[in-house]
This record gives sequence, C-alpha cells and structure tokens, in this order.
Amino acid sequence: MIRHISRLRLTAFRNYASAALDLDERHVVLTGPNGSGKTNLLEAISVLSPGRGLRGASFDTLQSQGSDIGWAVAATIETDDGPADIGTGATPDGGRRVRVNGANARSIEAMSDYLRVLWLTPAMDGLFSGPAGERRRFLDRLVTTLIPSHSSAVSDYEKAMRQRNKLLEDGTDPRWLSAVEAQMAELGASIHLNRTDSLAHLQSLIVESLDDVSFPAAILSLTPLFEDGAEASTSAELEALLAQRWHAARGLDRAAGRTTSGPHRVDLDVIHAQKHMPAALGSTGEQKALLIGLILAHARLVRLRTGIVPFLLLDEIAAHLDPDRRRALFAALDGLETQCFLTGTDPLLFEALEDRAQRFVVREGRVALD
Ligand SMILES: Nc1ncnc2c1ncn2[C@@H]1O[C@H](COP(=O)(O)OP(=O)(O)OP(=O)(O)O)[C@@H](O)[C@H]1O
Repeated sequence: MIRHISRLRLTAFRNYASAALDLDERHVVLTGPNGSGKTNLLEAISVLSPGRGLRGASFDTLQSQGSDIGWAVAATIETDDGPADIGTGATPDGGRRVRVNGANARSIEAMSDYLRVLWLTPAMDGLFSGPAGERRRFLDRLVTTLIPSHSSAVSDYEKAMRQRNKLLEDGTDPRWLSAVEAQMAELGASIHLNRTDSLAHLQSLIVESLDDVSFPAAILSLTPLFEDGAEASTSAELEALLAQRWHAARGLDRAAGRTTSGPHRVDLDVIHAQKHMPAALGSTGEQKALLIGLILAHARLVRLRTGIVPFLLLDEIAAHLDPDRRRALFAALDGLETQCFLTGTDPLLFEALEDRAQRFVVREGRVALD
C-alpha cells in the first residue's frame, strides 16, 4: 500500500468554513476558477509539516476572516502499520495545537513519523535569480523534509540572533552576549552541517541518476560560511569557530546593526548540470524544469533515507509545462509511489493522468468530487 492521506478535514481555514475530502491512494487533482481555494487546500496539507507552510504565512492569517473559533486541519494517514490521525490548528487566542492519535503532541515534529511534505508553487518561479533568503528557505525546507528538527533549529537560531543584535545595540553586559553567541554557535553548527550533509546526499543521488531522469539535473553547493574560507571539520570545531568569529566581530556588527556573518548569510548556488551554466540564466521553462528535477530527486532521497516518501504539493505546475514535459512529470510522479496533489484551472491539463488521479472541483471555498 502507498502511504496516503485518506481523509482531510479543514475547519475555519482560509476561505473554507469547513471541508472534508475522502481520498484513496491515487494522486489528487484540484481544479476550479482563480481564487476558489485550490492553493488553500494545499496550504492546509503543508501546515501538517514543520514550518509555516507553503505561503510562509503567519498562523494568525490562516483563520477564516469573520470567524473567531481558531482554525484546524486534520488528516488520517494510511500507513503499513495502520491509520494515524494527526491534526494541527490554533485556538482563538493564537495558541498552537498539535494532536497525534488522540493525544496532544509537544510539537509539529511529532507528525514527521507519519508524513513528510514537499511543494512547488508559482511563487518559487524566480527562486534561482531572486534573493538569497528565498534560496536558504528552500534549502531549509529540503533539509527539514529529511531532518524534521532542522526547522526549529533555524527558528531558534534566528531568535537568538535577534537577541544578539539587540544586546549589541543596548551595550548590555558582555557576558550575556557570550551566552547568546554560545547558543547561536551550537544551533548554527548543527544547521550548517545538516545543510552540507543533506546537499552532499542529494548531489550524489542526482549524479547517480543523471541518465534516467526526464528533468534536468542540478549541481548544488553552498557559498562559504566565512569570507576568508575558514572551515571546520567537526561539529565541535565549527561551534568553536562560530563563537570565536562572532566574539571578534562584535564591534563591526554593532556598527552594522546586525550579525554580519554566519549560517544566515550563506547562499545556495545552483548550476544547470547538462548546460554547465548558472540556473538563474536559464529560460523560465528551464528554471521550472530544473526545480521540478530537484524536488523529484529530493523526494527520492527522503524515501531512501527515511523510508517515507514525501507527499508532493504541485500548485499550478502542469499549466506551465509543454505536453511532453507534462507527461514526463506525471510518469515521474507515478514512479515515486506517493500521493501527489496537483492544482490547475483547466481539467484538460490532467487528462494524461487518466484514472491515476481522483478529481475534485473547488468553488468558493467548497470542494466536491468531479
Ligand atoms: N483568512 C482567510 N479567510 C477567508 N478567505 C481567505 C483567507 N485567506 C485567503 N482567503 C481567500 O482565499 C482565496 C484564495 O484562495 P486560493 O489562493 O486557494 O485560490 P486558488 O484557487 O489557488 O486560485 P488561483 O487559481 O488564482 O491560484 C481568495 O479569495 C482569498 O481572498
């Protein structure tokens, strides 16, 4: 059996007062007019994984306008060990809830035993040429799909860094700064190593399967952590190096009003492997194909290393592919053996999926079997 979502329920989520979908293990195609709620449904699935979902939205925007009951998303996941009930949401005062099999869970990471999620959305179209922060967030999402604790490490690191910047500005007792820098160094070392390890595994899998993929392959690397190229070979050495560099940079960083070096500054370099050229120079279609290739390779990597194939959320991807590429995408999705959720305004785009998909029509926050 393919691990799949058999039931998805939304309550007061975006433009859905309530909705329930019963699903089998086939792909799920959602069609409907602009603004009807297709992306919102994908977003609901994405918030079942660590982080802020596929729009990176703050959770207080998820509650339906005009509602004051909080919001909730619940899913039943069919696994080889039987069904699992998971859910998340927020109470009206904004408190986060996570439930796994009828019990409260401490964090959303608890759901990672049952599902991993990867997505592609139109907002990622300019990923290779846009700001470095977008590429870091993309990379961190890939890493989180592999190592669920990565997401909270990144947000804890960012929180500590904001605290450091404030302490620098306030000119507080330097012992406080040392304590915060030590915390940042521990988190920063783990973040950097998670990123480099994940990229190395992804790259070797991409190289191994170079000949049998229908989408272009990428060569991935991280820009250096420090401008002078300083490196460390163990986690403890990296932690010490980060703490030492931040200590030495206090004057510079105070003047700059921010922490000028560290894992929050690295960038993901992407080269189109077959064309030997930076991904950012490719045409829109080439960049999209490269991104699809990356997501597909990463989904295979997650399956290999965790035994769980991520669910794929593909928002308006089919519309931007020519018919051959679309068929290649559908074949690749079938090969992954996972449930994929695809959206588009035109049902004809998904004809080639034949009976390998369940089809739903979305209209004004209501979803029904086609
Ligand atoms: N918190 C909210 N409460 C109520 N409605 C919301 C909320 N947030 C967004 N919406 C509405 O949800 C709709 C957008 O839904 P969504 O992005 O899922 O559309 P879509 O079907 O994917 O459309 P498109 O084809 O244009 O991408 C908009 O009408 C927007 O106003």
